[in-house]
Amino acid sequence: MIIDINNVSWDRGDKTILHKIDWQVRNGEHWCLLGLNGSGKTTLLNMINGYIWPTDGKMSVLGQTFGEFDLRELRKRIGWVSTSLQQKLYGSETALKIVLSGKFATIGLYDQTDEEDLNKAESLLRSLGCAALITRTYDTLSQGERQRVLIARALMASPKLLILDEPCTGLDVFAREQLLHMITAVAEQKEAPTIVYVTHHVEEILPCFSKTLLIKDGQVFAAKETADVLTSATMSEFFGVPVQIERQLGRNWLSVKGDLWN
Ligand SMILES: Nc1ncnc2c1ncn2[C@@H]1O[C@H](COP(=O)(O)OP(=O)(O)OP(=O)(O)O)[C@@H](O)[C@H]1O
Repeated sequence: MIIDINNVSWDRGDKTILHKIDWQVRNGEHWCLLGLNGSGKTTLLNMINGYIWPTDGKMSVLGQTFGEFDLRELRKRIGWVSTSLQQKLYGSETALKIVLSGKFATIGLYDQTDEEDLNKAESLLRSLGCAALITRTYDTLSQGERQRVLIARALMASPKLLILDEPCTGLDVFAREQLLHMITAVAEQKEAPTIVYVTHHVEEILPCFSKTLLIKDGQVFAAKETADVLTSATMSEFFGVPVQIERQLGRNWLSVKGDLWN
């Protein structure tokens, strides 16, 4: 089991941010985690990475039960791509160095690397369409290029779990489609990590994400096959407004029905 969350809650003061969450992610599955702003997605990810602990309930990640292991070791086995990581990296470092630092899960490269590391980093950059960026400094890269470099960095440590937290934020439609194409390629690799893809947008749910967790007001609204979740009826109930889901080219597109503000 990659993620095993049983009846987990997280309270802050008198507010319950996560309420009795149950979620099981098995090896080889790829999940999409979908919820509106403030629904609890980041809180749940912070818990999976061991930055916060459940107030109640039990959970294990990569077979390690919380409270019984070294969190720093666990974090090395989880690749996490997020906007907050992007802001922490040093702009003057080359794309290659940023990818190499992924082996040690450090911001900046301080450890010795060998030829094998170099070959792996270059090959990851190539496979993510970044061959021309190897010597470019991070601050000169576009948002789409940065996200691809960060995915290469996350893959450098051969993680068992890859968390992509809203990777398409700030991308134009073509950069978004290019990134989604690369993510599909990562998911289809032999020995691919289990992917958890976090988003607000239904259209980003790729066919490779066969399972979807809907989170609303800190609670699991649904956790099942994507095809069963992405229906007009379920999504209208989830969002609390009438929406229509249309399937096109294996993806789902959402439109709001009627004028909500009149
Ligand atoms: N440390 C905290 N103390 C108090 N409230 C918190 C804390 N962390 C999160 N919250 C609240 O918990 C709720 C869920 O926040 P969270 O950041 O997990 O949502 P999210 O789904 O990631 O939202 P977004 O899509 O906007 O990033 C929000 O109402 C937020 O204000």
